[in-house]
Amino acid sequence: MDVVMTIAGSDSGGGAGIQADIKTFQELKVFGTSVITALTAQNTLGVEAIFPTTPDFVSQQMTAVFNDFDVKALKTGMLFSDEIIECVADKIQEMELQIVVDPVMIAKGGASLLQQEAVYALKTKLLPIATVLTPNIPEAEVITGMTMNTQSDIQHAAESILEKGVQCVVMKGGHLEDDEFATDSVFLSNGTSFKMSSKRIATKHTHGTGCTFSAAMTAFLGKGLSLQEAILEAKKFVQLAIEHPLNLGHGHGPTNHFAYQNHRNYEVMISEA
Ligand SMILES: Nc1ncnc2c1ncn2[C@@H]1O[C@H](COP(=O)(O)OP(=O)(O)OP(=O)(O)O)[C@@H](O)[C@H]1O
Ligand SMILES: Cc1ncc(CO)c(N)n1
Repeated sequence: MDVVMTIAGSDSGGGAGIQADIKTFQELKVFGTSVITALTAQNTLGVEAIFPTTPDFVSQQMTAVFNDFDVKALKTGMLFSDEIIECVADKIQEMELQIVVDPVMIAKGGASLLQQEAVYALKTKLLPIATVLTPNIPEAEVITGMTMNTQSDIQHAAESILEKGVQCVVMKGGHLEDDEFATDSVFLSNGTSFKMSSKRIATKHTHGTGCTFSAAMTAFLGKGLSLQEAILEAKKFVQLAIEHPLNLGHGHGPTNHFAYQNHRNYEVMISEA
């Protein structure tokens, strides 16, 4: 059984963060381990409180898992502070691991999940060792300092991120104004690029879509899929999870992690970036 890890925040509402990651790992039949950076009191309506753990305790959790398991791939989600980012980066930089960095910054309701001063540590410590970075457009704008309106802006921002040492950038288009498709743009450091599109679902149940997408990518990398296969299969996983909602909660409800096993066949469209 392949072992993977998530380093992220807990979502008491169960739709995002550690909970979304573990549910995704379970559905994809990899063994999930977890390192918790912060607890959030959260539901589908928003984040009510944040209780961070300490960098030392994050480090202790990582040591405990690494001393016992052969972790093949890991993802990072909510990292909250620069001290936590530095301690995570120090610990994993010498390891042979596939690293998916989801640069979580702001929850859908507007709560900040990453302190502003931590962006520098994210760029200088974590990006150089990341296999894949999965920013949404607002996150990519914060990381690059660029404004992104057009596909050419997306390409320039991706190039500037690749220069920081990441092997692949997946620019998520969930926030773009396109009624028909949800299109993500993928750029690899070897020069390959493509767009992947799926039918945009008109729904308010999109809590944790980004977490679920990066967790699925991590699971597929852990199972040994190539980078491109893992990215495409993760897009399929999140599409099915959005397309078959559970209709839970009174706000932005969670996605359906069971959908991939129940309705496997979704064809992601690929085109030139
Ligand atoms: N309404 C939708 N229909 C289909 N796919 C969607 C929809 N919204 C987002 N996606 C897809 O879901 C994935 C996650 O993207 P999104 O932009 O929602 O991430 P995010 O903003 O980081 O999410 P989070 O709320 O977890 O922070 C991407 O592949 C995106 O294209
Ligand atoms: C703990 C946590 N991580 C990530 C997100 C982003 O979806 C969230 N809302 N909560």
